Amino acid sequence: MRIEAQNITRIFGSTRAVDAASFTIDRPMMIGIIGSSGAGKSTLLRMLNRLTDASDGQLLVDGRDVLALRGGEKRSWQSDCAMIFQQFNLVGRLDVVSNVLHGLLNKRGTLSTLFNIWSRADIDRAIAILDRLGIAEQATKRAEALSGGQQQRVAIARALMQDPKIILADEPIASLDPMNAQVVMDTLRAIHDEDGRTVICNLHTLDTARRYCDRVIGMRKGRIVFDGTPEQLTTGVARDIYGAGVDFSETATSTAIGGDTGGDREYAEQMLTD
Ligand SMILES: Nc1ncnc2c1ncn2[C@@H]1O[C@H](COP(=O)(O)OP(=O)(O)OP(=O)(O)O)[C@@H](O)[C@H]1O
Repeated sequence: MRIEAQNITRIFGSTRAVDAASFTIDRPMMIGIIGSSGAGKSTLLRMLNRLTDASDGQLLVDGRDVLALRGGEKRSWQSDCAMIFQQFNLVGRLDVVSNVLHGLLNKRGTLSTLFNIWSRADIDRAIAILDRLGIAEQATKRAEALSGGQQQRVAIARALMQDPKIILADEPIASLDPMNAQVVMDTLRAIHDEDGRTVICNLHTLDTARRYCDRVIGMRKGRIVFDGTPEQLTTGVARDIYGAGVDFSETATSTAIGGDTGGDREYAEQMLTD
C-alpha cells in the first residue's frame, strides 16, 4: 500500500490547523508524530481517517484520493484505517468482548450491531485477539471495570477486529502511567512487526517516539517541519519542532516510559541543561 499525502490542509476559521502537509509512506512502518500542543497532530490524523474533512489537498492511497470518497467507500476506507484514542472510547457498561466486536461496525449492518447479534466465528475471533493482547481473561467484564492500560488494549483489540491496514493512534498513552504506557506501546510495535500493519501514533513525548518509531514526523504550527529517522532527530531539530524554552523541556520529560530508557533520559536531561 502506497500512501501519498499531498498538501493536506485544514482551516478552522482563521487557524490553519494543518497547513499543506505532504509525506509518502511506501512500505509498512511505525511512524510517530510529535509537536507541541496545538501543532495540528490530531487534526492531521483525523483527516487521514476522514473523521475531519480536509479543506484542501489529496490523500492518495494506491493512487485513489480517499479524501474524496463518500458513503460506503468512505466507510470502507475508515475500516482500513482503525483509530485509537487517548480516552479509549469504549462503551463502559458493555462487556469487553462486545466492545471488541464493535470494531465490525463499519463492515456490517447497524441493526445487528444494535441488537448485539454476532456470529460464533466473530466472537471466537474477538476472543483470539484479546488472547493475543494478554487480556482474554477480562473478556466478560464490563469495560469500565478495567484499568486504563487494559482498556487501551481492548481499544486496540477493537481496532484489530476491523483487520485494518493502518492503525492511527491519537495520544494512545497520554492518560496512562509509565508501566501501562510501555505495555500499550509494546503492543502497537508488535502489531506492526508481526502483522506488517502501518502504525501512525501521535505522541506527546519525544523519548517514546525515538524509542518505538522507525520514522518521526515533527509538526509545528500546522506544518511538517521534520520527517526523518529517530537518529536524524538531533537536539537542534527537536528545538525547532517544539520551539526553544520551557514548553519543550516539559514535553520531553513528562511521561517517560520505564525500562531501558537510559539513552532517552540522558537525552532529556541534556535538553534540560542546554
Ligand atoms: N474543531 C475545531 N474547531 C476549531 N479549531 C480547532 C478544532 N480542532 C482543532 N482546532 C485548532 O487547530 C489547531 C491544531 O489542533 P490539534 O488538536 O490538531 O493539535 P494537536 O497537535 O493535536 O494538539 P494536542 O497535542 O494538544 O492534542 C489548534 O489551534 C486548535 O485549537
